Amino acid sequence: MSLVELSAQADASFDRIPIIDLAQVSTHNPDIIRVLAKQVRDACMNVGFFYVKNHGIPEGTIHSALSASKDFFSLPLESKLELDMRKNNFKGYNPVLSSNNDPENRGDLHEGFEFGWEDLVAKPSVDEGATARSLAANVWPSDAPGFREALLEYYHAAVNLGKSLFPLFALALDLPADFFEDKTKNSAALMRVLHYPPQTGPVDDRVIGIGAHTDWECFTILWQEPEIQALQVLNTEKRWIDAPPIPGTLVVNIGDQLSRWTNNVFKSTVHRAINRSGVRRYSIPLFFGTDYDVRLEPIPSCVSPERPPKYEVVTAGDYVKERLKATYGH
Ligand SMILES: O=C(O)CCC(=O)C(=O)O
Ligand SMILES: [Fe+2]
Repeated sequence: MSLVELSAQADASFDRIPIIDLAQVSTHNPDIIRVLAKQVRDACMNVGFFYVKNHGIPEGTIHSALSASKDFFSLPLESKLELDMRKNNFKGYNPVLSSNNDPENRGDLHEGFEFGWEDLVAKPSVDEGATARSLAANVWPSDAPGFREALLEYYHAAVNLGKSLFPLFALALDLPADFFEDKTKNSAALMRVLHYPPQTGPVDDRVIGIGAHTDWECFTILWQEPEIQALQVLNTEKRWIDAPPIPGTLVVNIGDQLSRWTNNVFKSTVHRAINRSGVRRYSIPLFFGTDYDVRLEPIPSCVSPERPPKYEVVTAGDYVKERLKATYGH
């Protein structure tokens, strides 16, 4: 059956998010890879979200990134504001309520820190490649020792995981396994660490942790703090389905670049987070995009006379810049 036919039968009224085991993702056994790609295809067509287990990011790397993030967020507001991302082309710190992911809402109840590709050993100031890869060079706090190293270590581990997923996405779309290789040479991956203060008492529905939105890149790899339910995913029946943290897993979700590329065969599903746990919550998304000069033209197998292209063709970079301005520029 063609992808368009399969997609016409897709059912996104899911009430749970599938778990995919990546233990064998590097195998050369084509049968195993085919099974994995089929699981990825089903998840991307019907849900747009899946968990991955045996993902390869060491617990120690996660723990160091979390503890460095906690230290950073506990700095005084004035010192965090020295790195205000609105003054640095969207790299650095964003305070509570400075972003608004859902235009119907009044702001997101989280603070965050954002950065892009950077070599762990190179000095940021001389790494011109970093600017070419993304929007602006990274900025780092001077008063949070070990923060840059801990976050970059996690970043590179998550980018490696992301690179191992691209062949599965390609095979799931009946494309050669290396289809995305020449489109992801510069690792246009942006990472954020997020801190959601607890939201107690009466909740204004228009101010939540992160308002309903879709992600903008190809896919997101999300670590969420254990034992705190906050993330929810919207199904086609307009029901919010909980995506609780599951020990040993990460969440992967499709973003707009991949849904545009696949003419919506892969779903970029709306999600939000509300922290009503009574305690602080931290999460770490890594948004894996394609190189910014790549044009998001629909893949031919995702287009048919009955399913004409749904989106205007734009470059990946223009799309992300547009969405950054809309989210932080209010
Ligand atoms: O914190 C979370 O669980 C979700 C974060 C998210 O959706 C995002 O940053 O795009
Ligand atoms: Fe998101």
